Amino acid sequence: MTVEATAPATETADAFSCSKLFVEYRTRNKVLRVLEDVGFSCAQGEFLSILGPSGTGKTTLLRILAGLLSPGEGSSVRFRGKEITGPPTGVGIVFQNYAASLLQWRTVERNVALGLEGRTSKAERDERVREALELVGLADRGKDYPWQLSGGMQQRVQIARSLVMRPEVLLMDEPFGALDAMTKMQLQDELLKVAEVTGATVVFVTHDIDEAVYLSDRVLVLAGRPATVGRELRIDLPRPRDQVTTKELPAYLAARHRVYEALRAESEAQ
Ligand SMILES: Nc1ncnc2c1ncn2[C@@H]1O[C@H](COP(=O)(O)OP(=O)(O)OP(=O)(O)O)[C@@H](O)[C@H]1O
Repeated sequence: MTVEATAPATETADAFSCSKLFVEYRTRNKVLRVLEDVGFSCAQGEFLSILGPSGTGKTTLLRILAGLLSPGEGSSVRFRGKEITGPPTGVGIVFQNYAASLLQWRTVERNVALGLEGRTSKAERDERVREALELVGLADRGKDYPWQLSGGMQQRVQIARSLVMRPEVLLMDEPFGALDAMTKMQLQDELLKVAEVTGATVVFVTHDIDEAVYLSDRVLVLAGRPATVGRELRIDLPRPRDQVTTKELPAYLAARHRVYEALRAESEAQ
């Protein structure tokens, strides 16, 4: 693995750390090893993106971090220092397919409240739902149904549904992949704002080099079959970021270039 930058300036405890991670899928007549000897850590409060060609195992890695899938024996995957044995508390997940993950017969408010039902008083639930909808810019759409909203708004509802649980970590699997360019940029900025306000750690899977550079503190490039972490690139760009001025910075263009080259080199090496 090539590491192209120094360690973070400030020492923070890791949200996640993996070593010797491998994953196999077993079907009736074969075993497919998808990830091999994956090792990395993600600091608390860090925005970490995972890039890699289609089918390399990005979603698989996210599912491992979410505790939804078990790694191979001998792998180590830790959340805040503890081995993951099931979905850890404090970890929220956002998928690309927002329409399928929202309950169309429930209002936006009641979709967002879902994870809190039976856990808090109604007053606290209402307050947290209001707060989450405000964070994603949907304070005035709580009484609508998902089918009355645009794609971007529905994806915001899914994000609010995670935020209402006040997660320490958001695991996001190509959450903006299906959105048009303008909506995508808006949601990227909202996500950066949310991460800043809540201090959440974000692990973000994407195919989009610009998106990874714009959002992240660090980018991991997964490559190979089975895949491993081929490159790790630190993105040293000032925050808060801005869709126009950040993308005009020579440092942004240089980072974009490095990520592109890393992806190309890793793809060619396969
Ligand atoms: N449940 C499963 N059973 C068997 N094989 C699977 C399963 N889930 C994924 N795979 C295989 O594992 C490999 C990695 O899949 P994964 O979805 O993790 O890749 P990805 O990098 O997220 O892909 P994409 O970028 O296209 O979404 C693929 O070859 C896929 O077919």
